[in-house]
Amino acid sequence: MMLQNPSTKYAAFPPVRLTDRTWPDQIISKPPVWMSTDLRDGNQALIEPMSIEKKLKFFDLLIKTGLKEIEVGFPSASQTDFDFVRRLVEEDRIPDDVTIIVLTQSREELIRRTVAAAAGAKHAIVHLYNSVAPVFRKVVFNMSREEIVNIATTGTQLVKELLAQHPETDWTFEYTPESFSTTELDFSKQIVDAVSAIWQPTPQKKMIVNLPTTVECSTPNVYADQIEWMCRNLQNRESLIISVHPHNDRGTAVASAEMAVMAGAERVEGCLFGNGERTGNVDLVTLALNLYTQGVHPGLDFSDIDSVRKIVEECNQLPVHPRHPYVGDLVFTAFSGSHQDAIKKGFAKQQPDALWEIPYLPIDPQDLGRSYDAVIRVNSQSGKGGMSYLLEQDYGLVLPRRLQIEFSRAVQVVADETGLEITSQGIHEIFEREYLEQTSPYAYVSHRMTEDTTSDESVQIDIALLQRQAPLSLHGGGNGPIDAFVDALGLDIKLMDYHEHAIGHGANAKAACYVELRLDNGATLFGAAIDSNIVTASFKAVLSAVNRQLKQKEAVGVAATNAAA
Ligand SMILES: CC(=O)SCCNC(=O)CCNC(=O)[C@H](O)C(C)(C)COP(=O)(O)OP(=O)(O)OC[C@H]1O[C@@H](n2cnc3c(N)ncnc32)[C@H](O)[C@@H]1OP(=O)(O)O
Ligand SMILES: CC(C)C(=O)C(=O)O
Ligand SMILES: [Mg+2]
Repeated sequence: MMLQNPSTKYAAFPPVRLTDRTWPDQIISKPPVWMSTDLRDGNQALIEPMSIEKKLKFFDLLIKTGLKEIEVGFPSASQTDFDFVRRLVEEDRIPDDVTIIVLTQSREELIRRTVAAAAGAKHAIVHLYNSVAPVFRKVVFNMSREEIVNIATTGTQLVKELLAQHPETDWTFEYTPESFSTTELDFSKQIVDAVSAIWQPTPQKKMIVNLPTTVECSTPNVYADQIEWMCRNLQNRESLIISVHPHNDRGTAVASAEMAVMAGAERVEGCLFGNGERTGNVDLVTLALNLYTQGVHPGLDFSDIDSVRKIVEECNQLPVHPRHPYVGDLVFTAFSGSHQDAIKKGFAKQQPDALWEIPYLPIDPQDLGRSYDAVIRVNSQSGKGGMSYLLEQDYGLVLPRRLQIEFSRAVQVVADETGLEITSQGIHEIFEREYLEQTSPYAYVSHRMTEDTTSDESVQIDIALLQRQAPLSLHGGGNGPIDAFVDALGLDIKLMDYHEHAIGHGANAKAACYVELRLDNGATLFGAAIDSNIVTASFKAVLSAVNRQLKQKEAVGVAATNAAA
């Protein structure tokens, strides 16, 4: 049960007293070095860790995506992890420009096995860690600060000696004071300086100092302050690469990573789509594409993001959420009317070579290999913009604005009745039912027109219709075909508006015609029709409107009779 007063159980995380911080004014103008830990931190958090085959598949995907630093495992953890690293090395599967990373606790046997796993690779990083936060010192290790420093320095010394025995590999050393973000800054500095004093990095051969939010316990600005403080205070800073490794316990891993980069971090460790311990590691895809949408190429390629997702889901046996940034099934979809309206207007105004300016879409889905097919989907939350967008995209029907308003009511009725999404095909079927198939009581059969430019009624017309299946011949005249047709019908209606456009090209092109008629009761109503002949289409559209009006009258009549009864 939740406590009435949580302060009896939980304490707020203390802020860093860094009053002259500079990171808030920084802009990220180049990508950090990306390090994928999918095969290590991601793998150690799976219900079933990956088999060697899955790891190979994932590794190849990471290479294809453009990752240059890949943490391939914790070789001392299991035979699978050890064998996997050996296969990468012995089968020459690591491209020359890619560096593998192997993680180890600071314990002698584990370090020896780790170095043995990676030896022979062209470029490799041995990654040593030990936890340094007060809670770990007290609960897990029961050790003083000095003893904790000793774990790190002893391990570093051993790594140094072992690596010297394998000069065929270009080694780099990475040290992580695990749980950095919940550790006193002076102690983090003390232990990193002690490790660095043993390793002796130089500006030419730097050491990686990885500062994680092993468990995210504060707002990202506090983490950024911590990173800026470390960047300012560590000894021999120019010989260090500052790396960050955010987890997502508070849901702010992406912000933590971005602010940390603003604060001076040069390298980011994370996983694709945010897999990893508990709530996951920071999502490298989101970070990369956040940069991309600022006009900075991240150096990673997600041009076919769906196939990346497919492989990751298969290897991790975990689904990616439909709302996951940039990749979820629903992230480029608008159901709600005002969003659809804005997107539709955005697409209409977007110029091919101009800056991307489509409301509600921070990125062009096509850049990620996604189509515009699902950008607009219709349900009871939708408006006229969405349904008319789908009719236009999928059926080439460009409805005039007032018809959109009228038609959207018909769609809304169906959406409300069913409570379901209505597909593009479903919307078209409603349009057919509501307008194109309105052929009763009057159905068009044929017409014959003559023109006499010397007369006021320059167009004379004979029309053949079916009235409730019975043939009907009529004659009329007017100053244009529609005028003459309306005259022949002899009804109290007035043509208010008329739109037409072609559907398709060449010999198969058809004409779509929309007419708005003022009826004898003063109301207006649309009719619509499609025909290979533009004039015929307009006559059919008039009949569509007339038939709809008569049906509505009939319906009102039936309702009145029922009410009277
Ligand atoms: C934040 C992170 O993600 S860190 C990475 C975590 N990943 C993993 O643990 C996955 C792989 N790990 C494993 O398979 C196993 O833990 C192994 C094989 C490495 C080691 O297993 P075990 O020997 O059974 O030890 P275990 O993992 O339980 O470690 C506990 C012991 O190591 C000590 N220890 C833990 N971390 C470290 C470290 N980084 N450096 C030195 N000692 C450590 C603990 O104090 C404890 O010591 P104790 O037994 O004297 O109390
Ligand atoms: C071992 C380190 C890098 C880690 O995974 C963490 O602190 O979360
Ligand atoms: Mg981690």
